[in-house]
Amino acid sequence: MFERLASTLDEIAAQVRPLLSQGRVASYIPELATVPAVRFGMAVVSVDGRVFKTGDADQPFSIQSISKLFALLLALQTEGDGVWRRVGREPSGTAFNSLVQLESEQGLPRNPFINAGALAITDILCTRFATPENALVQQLRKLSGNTALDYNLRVANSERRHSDRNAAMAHFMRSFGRMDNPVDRVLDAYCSHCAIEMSCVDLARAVLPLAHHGQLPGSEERLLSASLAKRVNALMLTCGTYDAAGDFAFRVGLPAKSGVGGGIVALIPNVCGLCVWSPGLDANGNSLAGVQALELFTTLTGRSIF
Ligand SMILES: NC(=O)CC[C@H](N)C(=O)O
Repeated sequence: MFERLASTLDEIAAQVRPLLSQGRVASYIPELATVPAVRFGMAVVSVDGRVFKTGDADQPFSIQSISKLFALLLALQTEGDGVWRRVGREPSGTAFNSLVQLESEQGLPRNPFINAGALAITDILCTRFATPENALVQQLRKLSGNTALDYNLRVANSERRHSDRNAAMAHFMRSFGRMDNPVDRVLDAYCSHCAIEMSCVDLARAVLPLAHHGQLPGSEERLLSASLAKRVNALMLTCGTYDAAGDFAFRVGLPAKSGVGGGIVALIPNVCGLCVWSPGLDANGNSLAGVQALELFTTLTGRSIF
């Protein structure tokens, strides 16, 4: 697969070009609406550290809900199986910011990759860390090797000023006794996590431990157990692209996590991490060209988890 990968990525970039103007850039967070839709980048990092990329693969973008994946990893590291007392492990079948299930399920979010679930995970991090925003940034600097990455304060403030829906979810969970910290504190941390900026290359590298049985490639260090890495991958497959997870598994066939900044991070166990970025979104809030690029990737390389 790697011999022809550079030209395969260029071919994918050329094929998705007509789609770049068709998606809609997220505008409910005003700062995100300023990003031009016609950007496209894709990167693949092999477990032995080789980097393949095309287009805007080195351009940092707002990781948004991709932060939910790394927040979960941090919570699992500190809290272990206690995490599953706070969030479920089932696909929601609803939009990422939906409130409807929370009432019938007594404030217990379906999974850690929808907003309600990420707020519960952020609550855990607020208990465990004095500054969870710094803890997550540090973790991502280490995993990506990019020691300069940070969250964008303008984006964080922009989302925080428009976080009524997330605030409603957090208050609702708190009313069921499922939020230990003040809602404002949890929202501050959550919005900062979403506003972290990374490139496709950074993210493809940061996800490598999940493709490597929980271990940081090229070192003896373990991020999480092999069993947990396998389980997080399963959650990415079933819940990582919200209400489109079934269609995504059908079309792409890889564990993945998307964000409304237009990024999608994915991996092939034992082989590589990969990431695609294009800000124009489809109706489910996933990158329109990004999903198509990943579908082309698994089709052209003949590699998926199936
Ligand atoms: N799907 C997403 O990327 C959503 C993240 C966004 N920060 C929100 O809370 O709405």
